[in-house]
Amino acid sequence: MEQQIIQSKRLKGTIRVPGDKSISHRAIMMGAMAEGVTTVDGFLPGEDCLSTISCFQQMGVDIKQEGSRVVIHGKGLKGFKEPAAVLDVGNSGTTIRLMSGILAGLPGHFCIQGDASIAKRPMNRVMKPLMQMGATVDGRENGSFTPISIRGGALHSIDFLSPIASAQVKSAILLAGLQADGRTSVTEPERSRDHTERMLQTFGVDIEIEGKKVSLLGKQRLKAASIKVPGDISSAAFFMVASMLVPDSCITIQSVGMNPTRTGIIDVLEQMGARLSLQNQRMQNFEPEADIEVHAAPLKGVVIGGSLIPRLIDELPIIALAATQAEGTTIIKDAAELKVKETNRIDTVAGELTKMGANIETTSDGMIIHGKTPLKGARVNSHGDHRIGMMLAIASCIAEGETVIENKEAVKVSFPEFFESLQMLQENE
Ligand SMILES: O=C(O)C1=C[C@@H](OP(=O)(O)O)[C@@H](O)[C@H](O)C1
Ligand SMILES: C=C(OP(=O)(O)O)C(=O)O
Repeated sequence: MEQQIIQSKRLKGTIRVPGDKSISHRAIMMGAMAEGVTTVDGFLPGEDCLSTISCFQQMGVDIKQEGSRVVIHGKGLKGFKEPAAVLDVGNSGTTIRLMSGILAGLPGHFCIQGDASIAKRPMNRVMKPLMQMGATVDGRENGSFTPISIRGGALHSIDFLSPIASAQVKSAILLAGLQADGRTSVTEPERSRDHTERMLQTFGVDIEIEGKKVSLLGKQRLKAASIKVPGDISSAAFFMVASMLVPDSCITIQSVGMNPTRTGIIDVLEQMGARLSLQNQRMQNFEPEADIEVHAAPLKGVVIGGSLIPRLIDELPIIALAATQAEGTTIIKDAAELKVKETNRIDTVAGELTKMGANIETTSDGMIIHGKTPLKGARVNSHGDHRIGMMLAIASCIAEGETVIENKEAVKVSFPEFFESLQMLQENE
């Protein structure tokens, strides 16, 4: 399906973005592992999180979802049954990688697959440590790619030194570690998002965090919890940048998650010269949140790399768009992980924005963006990647003329009402 978008005069208004995707996945998984009734409010009913629900339902967990409210009747790890069919994770890397950590310790045989994008994404980063812990795993290219099959087993703890800063790898090992004998630890080169650690605490698990090392003792039980999910800063990022780029704009995004392992986008936009302020800062279930007000402002180029990268990895496509409108050069480096997301996001960002007039060089671990370049309407494509689709929609708001976005339905993965929200801000002109 296609979406036509014309240049915006200005954006104005107050909106909410849907629940955080990372936190929504974890709430379902931990609610399923816990004993008792877990309630989740503010859940993201996007395709990825719905895939997580359906996989756990297939394993016998009673989960009722209506919009953004979910009720999970957890029976602990003993409540899981061997599924009669393949578990389908759709487009969701978080589902397959985190769920594998749980399956690694369960009795039975589990087959997992997803869509064409998942089939290209590396799974060995998770499967190798899970095999080291005692699970039997197989898959295409020696367990590196889907379809993956896991035969869970009695697990033993490991001290894992992760070569990459990845919350999916860290979380998979911690969820397996919960079922293992002894203390499991994961040490990362840089800290990745810590929603698993925070939510495990909400479910009553003792977890130790010392710098870049996280550890927990196995055989701890999870107790049901009431979870309130904040808005997703990765979804808010599209409107933050839109409001910065479209002249005369001013928007407020309410109740956005402000976990410091996710707020790299705010640091970078401020460095670029953004006019933004945080209001009503508060805590919900170990997770901070706030309202964000953003005004249009002139921007300048920056260098983005190092420990900042895991704190804004999913926002790099929309940051790249902001950089096309900044004076000077922006360098994005240390971001080779972009190549193994839903698409190779170095190639898709550069390829699609170049069609609109941007000047972007790709590098082995990022991009060099030369600003400021006027954008013009063009026929562009999300390539089935939600973040590319939404970034292109914001690019269309500042491009002269009309833009047509092919494969617009990709946005449903993380932000089903994205186009309606954008239209609402434009209608307030
Ligand atoms: O744990 C998570 O919820 C996620 C971790 C990140 O992936 P990596 O762990 O591969 O860095 C991120 O890109 C993804 O959107 C969600
Ligand atoms: C990379 C992403 O998600 P996942 O890894 O869960 O597919 C994303 O949402 O940008």
